Amino acid sequence: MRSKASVFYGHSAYKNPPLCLQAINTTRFLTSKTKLSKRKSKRKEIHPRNIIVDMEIQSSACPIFTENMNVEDVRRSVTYHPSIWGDYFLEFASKEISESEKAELLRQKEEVRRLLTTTSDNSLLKLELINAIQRLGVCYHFEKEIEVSLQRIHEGRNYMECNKNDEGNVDDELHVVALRFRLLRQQGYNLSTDVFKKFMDREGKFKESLVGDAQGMLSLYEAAHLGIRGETILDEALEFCSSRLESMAVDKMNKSLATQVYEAMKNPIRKTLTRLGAVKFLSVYQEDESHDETLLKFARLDFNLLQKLHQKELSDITRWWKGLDFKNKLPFARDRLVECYFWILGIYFEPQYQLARKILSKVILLASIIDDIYDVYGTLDELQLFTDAIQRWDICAMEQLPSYMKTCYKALFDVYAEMEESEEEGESYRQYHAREEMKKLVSAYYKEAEWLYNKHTPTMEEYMKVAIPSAGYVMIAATSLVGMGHVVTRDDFHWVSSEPLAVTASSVIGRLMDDMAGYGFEKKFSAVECYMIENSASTEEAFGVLQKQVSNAWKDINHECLHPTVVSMPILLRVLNAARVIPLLYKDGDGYSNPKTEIKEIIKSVLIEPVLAI
Ligand SMILES: CC(C)=CCC/C(C)=C/CC/C(C)=C/COP(=O)(O)OP(=O)(O)O
Repeated sequence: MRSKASVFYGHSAYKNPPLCLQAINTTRFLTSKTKLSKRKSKRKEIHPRNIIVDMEIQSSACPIFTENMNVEDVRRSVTYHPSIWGDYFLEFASKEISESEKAELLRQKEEVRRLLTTTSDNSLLKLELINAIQRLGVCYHFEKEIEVSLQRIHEGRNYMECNKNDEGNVDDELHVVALRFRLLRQQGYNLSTDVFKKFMDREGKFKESLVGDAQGMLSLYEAAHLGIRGETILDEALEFCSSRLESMAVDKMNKSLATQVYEAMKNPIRKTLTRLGAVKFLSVYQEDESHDETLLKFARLDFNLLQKLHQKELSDITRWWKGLDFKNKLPFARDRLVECYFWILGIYFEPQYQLARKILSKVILLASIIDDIYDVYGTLDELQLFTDAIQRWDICAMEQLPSYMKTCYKALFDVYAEMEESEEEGESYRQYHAREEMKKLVSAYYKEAEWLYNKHTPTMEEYMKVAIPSAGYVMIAATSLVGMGHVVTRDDFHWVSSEPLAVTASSVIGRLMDDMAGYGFEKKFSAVECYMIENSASTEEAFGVLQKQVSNAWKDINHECLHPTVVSMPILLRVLNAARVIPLLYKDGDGYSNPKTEIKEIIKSVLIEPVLAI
């Protein structure tokens, strides 16, 4: 039997808390906290957190304090493993896309455009083509054409009536209905879920006969991830398709379909990064006998040329990062340059967002350092000074800081100055809003540190009020807009600052999945402990409730992406894409702090290995 939690989450991730964690219960947590508090009371400066993030990490036990100890003695030593990439990307400094490569790309692009515009909108072929273009990660070249086609498809009353197969109208096929539903929902059309009723029996259950149609169930499974709150048909669809597809013997499907099912269970399209999805889909597509060779070649070339651009950008950021010398100046902090860049690549990968990527990569890198200052190294007194200095946002405020903080403060100050320089005239509001959100993030970090020092156990409501801004996703949503050019308006910044549902929902996904991934490893307050303590609940119950909240947050994002939207789609896409990074990094533990896992292979496939023809 599937646990309730897994039904809500939709697939295998988080079915249950990791086995090793199931034994940890509230009583044990309270005991360890009490012990910590006793140690803490010996000296005010002791940091109450003792973080274990990797088997390799040596985390010193809290020391016994004596009268003669100074602040340096009481800092806890937490050692994150060094960067697994080192200076590797520096070697791409001179990589450029050649003129002939650009010309070839343009030539192939025109061929694909011709294909797209000459294929009838009134056909399954068109749906499949749009789907392939999107999944291969090249739809940014044909946004207008796809928009026009989908609008026609949405308006088409006698949809595909001319497309009969031996059994009748193809519009009666689950695959077609589900694919059409997903493509239109992705575009913002609020289709009714009633289109699926014909596949249900009188009791409102999906017909068991659908089990013979693996392709149809896979399409329904993908469509169901576009659901909003209250759409029980889609909840039912997700549950039905997940369980049936998972248990279907692989030999009942052809190889390509079996691979797609396996991938879909791990990474449903709605929750997957475009570039990673493209790598995976390229291999599926080229093995599909009905693939279009022109599109395949174009997608391969586009992927590889974009990869070159990303390598060059990463090389430039590596040079900047090396210049800061944080590895030596702030050795306690995580050195996760490549992971941060990869994170931002999930938010935007398109060439026109080069400046935006550069700005946001630098900001998130510094946010990561600041997070470690608050969580690992700083004493409460120092954190107070840093928080004040950030609120003042004045280079003179740096003077009052300990030297390790000065380094970070100066770097942050410089990045925002660079941001300001990149703005066009009359756009200074951009940097201003980004800065204000960074101030709020730092205040939230401070509040969390204060709770720990004061041994305050927040209620869930109190915790989430601080933990949502401390997730960093409001700051990221605002900062992501800074370098995006003219698609962004002043109103878009006001929108982000007004705590809109989409941004809050992506923060909830980030915060709760991060908390669940860290539970049992990070000895700090998290939503898991807050929930357990407040409700005298077990770990499993807490995970179930939090997973349900994550699932609802996805539905809220889906809802906010439906027409009429409050802000334009390019803005909403940043928020949706930021949410998509989270399951990848956090569904199987903390892949950001410990990227020596599948994450390393994923980064390699997106940033290092070109895609080759088989
Ligand atoms: C997870 C998430 C939504 C991150 C938002 C984006 C952000 C600011 C990324 C910078 C790196 C970072 C602080 C990762 C989380 O670390 P952590 O797990 O130590 O964060 P915590 O101290 O807030 O739990």
